[in-house]
Amino acid sequence: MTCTLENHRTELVALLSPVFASLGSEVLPAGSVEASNRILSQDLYAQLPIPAFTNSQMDGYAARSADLAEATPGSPICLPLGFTAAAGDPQITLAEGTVSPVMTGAMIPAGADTVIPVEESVAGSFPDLVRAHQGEPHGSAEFTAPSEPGRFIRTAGIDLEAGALVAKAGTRLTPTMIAALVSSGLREVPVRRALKVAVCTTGDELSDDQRSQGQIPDSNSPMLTSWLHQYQIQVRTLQLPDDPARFALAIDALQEQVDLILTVGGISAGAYEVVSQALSPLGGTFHHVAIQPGGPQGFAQLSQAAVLCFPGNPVSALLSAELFLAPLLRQFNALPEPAPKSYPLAGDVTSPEHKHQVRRGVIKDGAVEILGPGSHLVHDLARADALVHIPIGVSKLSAGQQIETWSMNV
Ligand SMILES: Nc1nc2c(c(=O)[nH]1)N[C@H]1C(S)=C(S)[C@@H](COP(=O)(O)OP(=O)(O)OC[C@H]3O[C@@H](n4cnc5c(N)ncnc54)[C@H](O)[C@@H]3O)O[C@H]1N2
Ligand code: MOO
Repeated sequence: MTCTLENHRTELVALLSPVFASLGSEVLPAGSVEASNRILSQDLYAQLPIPAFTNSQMDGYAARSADLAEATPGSPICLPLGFTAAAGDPQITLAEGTVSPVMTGAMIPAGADTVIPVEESVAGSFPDLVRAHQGEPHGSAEFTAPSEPGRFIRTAGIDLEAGALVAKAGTRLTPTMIAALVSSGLREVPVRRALKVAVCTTGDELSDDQRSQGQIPDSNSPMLTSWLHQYQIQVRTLQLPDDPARFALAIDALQEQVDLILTVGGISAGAYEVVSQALSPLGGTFHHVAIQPGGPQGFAQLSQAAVLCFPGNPVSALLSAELFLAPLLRQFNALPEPAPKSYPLAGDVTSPEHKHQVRRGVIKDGAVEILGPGSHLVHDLARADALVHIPIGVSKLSAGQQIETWSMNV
């Protein structure tokens, strides 16, 4: 039975939505690499304000603005130095009639309400300084202008108050969001559990012994593993021979360990179609989707895991992932749908009228050059920049015609 791209997508949404919905959550250290790009499973509230305390925006002098109100170039004001406040020091107190050298990020001394950058002092740079408990402060600094209250002072909580919402459930932990969570005092983050996927490549031709006759390297397994890693998926791989009984046993064992089994190859019209032969008796659906490449497709719902079956040709396997899995993974990972860019076609292109064709293209000199349609052209796939969709009903596109292109997501 032939089905359309849209029908097959609908079937896979029905298959995979419950898988995503039942993942549950886990807790990770907020600053860990593992937390990167994961999805929050709960609303999170700040334990600390941001900034955590009122601090200096500049290396300079913390002062009382009233002490410098009369300063002018013709009549500078000279004040003795108090203790120095460095970043990391506990708060000091500004003694009456003094200024305290203060470094960027240091706590504003109690009693100070303004900061004068060191460059604005008459000397322009700091003399020898003394931090609290390091001796008696000495020296002075001279100023030729007033400094208004609040100047170069970063108030505690101005960015986010303690107790305020930092991020809602469903937020993706981007590098910047991780910084906000950590700054707000959160050390651990509850995130949706990562999807566990087993990639099972099939075929007696797959071998590491690349010089043996009839044998080829298994390129689908590393390609799909790398592709799945973009979405923070935990991947394990398995290479299975064309033996339906062994395949069925392996799948049965795997379904207890992963959420989704992704098989590649073994689903078209040959005599040794291990995947369809093993999964059809278990209720698997195998049909031809009106797309090219990627026509043969299948899926099955086993008792403990869903199975998604992609065709074996490398371009077909990758485009199956892009067409059927990527939209669901983007939705799960709170990622935006990619927007197309329009380019003129560099040459004429033909397409089978009754299929939705997905062609690979290279953007060159402001136009898109369409590469060959073969689903075995794995090097062309690697050098392609763009995907071009040619819908059912269109059999020819002409050179110069504007066409939408989607950036390759790999
Ligand atoms: N009589 C028909 N023959 C074929 C049809 C058809 O409708 N009628 N469909 C063709 C299309 S379209 C595709 S796509 C392929 C899909 O076949 P399978 O999914 O059964 O995949 P295989 O036969 O196992 O492999 C196809 C091709 O890809 C190579 N391959 C497989 N796995 C890997 C891997 N892990 N790494 C690299 N290359 C791999 C394999 O050696 C074959 O060359 O069927 C067409 N035939
Ligand atoms: O449609 Mo197959 O996926 O061309 O090679």
